[in-house]
Amino acid sequence: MQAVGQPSIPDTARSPVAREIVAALGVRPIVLVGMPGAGKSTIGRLFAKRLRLPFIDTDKKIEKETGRSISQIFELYGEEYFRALEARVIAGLFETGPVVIATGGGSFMHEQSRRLIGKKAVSIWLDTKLEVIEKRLRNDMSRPLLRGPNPEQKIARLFKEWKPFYEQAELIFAPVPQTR
Ligand SMILES: Nc1ncnc2c1ncn2[C@@H]1O[C@H](COP(=O)(O)OP(=O)(O)OP(=O)(O)O)[C@@H](O)[C@H]1O
Ligand SMILES: O=C(O)C1=C[C@@H](O)[C@@H](O)[C@H](O)C1
Ligand SMILES: [Mg+2]
Repeated sequence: MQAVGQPSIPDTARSPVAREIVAALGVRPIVLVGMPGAGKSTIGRLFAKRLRLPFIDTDKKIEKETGRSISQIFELYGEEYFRALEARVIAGLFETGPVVIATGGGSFMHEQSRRLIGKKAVSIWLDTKLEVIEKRLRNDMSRPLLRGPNPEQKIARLFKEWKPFYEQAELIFAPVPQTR
C-alpha cells in the first residue's frame, strides 16, 4: 500500500538500504543546507538518484518561476525580498511527500525557513571545508553576496557568521571533494 503523500515510485526499484531510509523519512523531505559552493545541488542530485526520490533545487525553482536569475533578484529587489521569496518556496515543498531539496546557501539564516525545516524535514549540513569553498567560488562572479573586492574575505566572513546556524541542522555530512 502507498502512504498518503508518497510519490508513486516503485519500491522494488530501490536498494534495501534506500528502502529503509525512505521508509524512515515517512513524508519528511531531506533538506541540504550549507555554504554557497558546498555541493548542495551536486550531492542533492546524487542522493535523490540513489534514493529514487524527486530532486528539487530551490534556486533553480525560483529562477524558473520568476524568469530571473538569483543575481538579478538580489540586484532588483534586495536580499530581504529574496529570502522571503525563498522561504515561501521552501514552505510550499513540505506537503508533497519525500523529496531531496537543495536550498540556497543563505536560506537557513531565515528564521521561518529554519524553524520549518527543523520541524518538518531531515536537515543535513554539508560541512565542506572553507579552503575548498574558496577555491570553488574564487572565479565565480555570478554570486550576489560575493561581488566586489575581496571575495575571499567575504566568503570567510559569511562562513563564520553562518556556521552557528548550519550547526543546528539535524545531521552533518562532510563531503570528500572528488578529483578527476
Ligand atoms: N564532492 C565534490 N567534489 C568535487 N567538486 C564538487 C563536489 N561537490 C560539488 N562540486 C563542484 O563545486 C561547485 C559547487 O557545487 P554546487 O553547485 O553543487 O554547490 P551548491 O552548494 O549547490 O552552491 P549554491 O549555494 O551556490 O547553490 C560545482 O562546480 C560542483 O561541480
Ligand atoms: O550565490 C549566492 O551568493 C547566493 C545564492 C543564494 O543561494 C542565496 O541563498 C545565498 O545566500 C547567496
Ligand atoms: Mg546549488
